[in-house]
Amino acid sequence: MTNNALSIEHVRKDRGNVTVLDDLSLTVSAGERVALLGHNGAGKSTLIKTILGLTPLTAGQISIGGAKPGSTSARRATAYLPEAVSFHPALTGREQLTLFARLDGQAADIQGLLERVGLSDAMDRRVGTYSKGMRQRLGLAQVLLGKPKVALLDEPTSGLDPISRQDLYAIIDELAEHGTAVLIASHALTEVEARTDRIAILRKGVKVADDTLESLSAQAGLPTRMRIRATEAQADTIAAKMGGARINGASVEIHCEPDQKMARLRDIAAMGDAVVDIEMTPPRLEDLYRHFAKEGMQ
Ligand SMILES: Nc1ncnc2c1ncn2[C@@H]1O[C@H](COP(=O)(O)OP(=O)(O)OP(=O)(O)O)[C@@H](O)[C@H]1O
Repeated sequence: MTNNALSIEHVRKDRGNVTVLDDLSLTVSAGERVALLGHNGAGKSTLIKTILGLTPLTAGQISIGGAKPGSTSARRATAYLPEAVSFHPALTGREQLTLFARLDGQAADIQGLLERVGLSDAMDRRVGTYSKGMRQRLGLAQVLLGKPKVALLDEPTSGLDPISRQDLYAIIDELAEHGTAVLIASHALTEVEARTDRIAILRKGVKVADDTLESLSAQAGLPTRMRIRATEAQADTIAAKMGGARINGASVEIHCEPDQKMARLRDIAAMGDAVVDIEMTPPRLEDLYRHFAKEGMQ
């Protein structure tokens, strides 16, 4: 038995004679936050639609806590927050959420939920007057309401200000802490780098990466950037010795392979007072994304 709330196995989706998802397998465990990355048209939304049972699979299977997409129990177990969520403009936030709770047959602390998503002051205003960020917050309250096993979030922070983004991720973290498996389709690499447990990358419908940031970094073998700040008189000597380039006055930049890092650090330490400071920048998700999404599997 596995602990996978969401299990996607060898899924294929053809549209006409184009294969939009190709032999795609992906799992998300209870409490895990997985980022789904990929270029425009890579197949992220299609994958979400197949999980929701909105579009049939050509081959393969998907299980949501053991249930098939589109079945009553899968629908109960799944919450979806689209990129641009829309509600009835004439209802207030409180009315809208109360309506969802009734449709769901649930008794819920509507006020508490709306306060949790930062809509305390706006819950009795009509949704038609809400900003995009406020609508996203209401959408998230709806997700929380269902206590889902699986939450599918499509570009949840697009168009939100930095504080709203942080708030939204704090709520996503809470969802995961309570055992929801969270799949976040996104182009916001810096955000998902910090706020997810695992990264899956699609390229033309094929999964080309699926691992923790740390492991992807090791697999890609991309260099770490080291910036050495030298004394003015020693900068050229250090640049020559380390095979680096001089930048910004007395700084020298080198790129070193993962297995060379410690050796290079020892070389730098041996230069004594000629080195004033050192800054190391490991490969970022942006570099890894470029590596995997462009190259694909070798
Ligand atoms: N209803 C449809 N009919 C035909 N082709 C479609 C349909 N929906 C999507 N596609 C095609 O399927 C492929 C995958 O699209 P999809 O929307 O899943 O990509 P995406 O990764 O979500 O892109 P984006 O980041 O732009 O949202 C694209 O080539 C797209 O043109």
